[in-house]
Amino acid sequence: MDASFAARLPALIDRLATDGWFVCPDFLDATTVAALQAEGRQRLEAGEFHRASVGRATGASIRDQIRGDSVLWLDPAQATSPEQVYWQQIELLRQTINRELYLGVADGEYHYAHYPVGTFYKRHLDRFRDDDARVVSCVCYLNQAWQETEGGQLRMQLDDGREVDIAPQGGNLVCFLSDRFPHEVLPATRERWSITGWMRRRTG
Ligand SMILES: O=C(O)CCC(=O)C(=O)O
Ligand SMILES: [Fe+2]
Repeated sequence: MDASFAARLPALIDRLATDGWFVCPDFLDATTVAALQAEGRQRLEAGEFHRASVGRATGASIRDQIRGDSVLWLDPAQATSPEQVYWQQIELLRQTINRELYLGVADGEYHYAHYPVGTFYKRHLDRFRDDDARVVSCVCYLNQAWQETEGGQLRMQLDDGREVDIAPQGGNLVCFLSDRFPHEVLPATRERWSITGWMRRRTG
């Protein structure tokens, strides 16, 4: 376990309880970030990713106008060593959220996401109309030395209508309540990597 992350947990939990979202710098160390991006790239090149979908009856051209990323779900049973670091950190966070905020987040599902240059994800909410299991959205970026001018921000709309732009800086984690904040991914001049996922409650 990363002791410095454990020490920062209470403040992050406070932010989530008060504001409904937080940004955690250095959720992953630079070595793990580089290893995870390399892992993602290798598996993208091996054809293991698939284009992310946007709904059941939607065709490919409509999908492209909504989102341009490709994804690959993480399998905890097959985790490589950098993936194990990610799982340890995100599980510690999930268990702490569960214990402190009683959100009932019983498990989590996470995928690599790759946005080619120029692609985006239009404004949306992460909770599906027909599936309310997603409680906390978690996005961890895998891009070294991201520059402001490269675009690719996560733009979140807050409760008061204000917008915040968050750069997809390697190692940083953004968490927010899935049903509360409309958000979008702006196009970038550079490919954009992340591990994105959801802490979920049991349903049905
Ligand atoms: O990559 C991001 O910053 C956000 C991704 C997102 O909104 C999603 O996958 O639902
Ligand atoms: Fe989203």
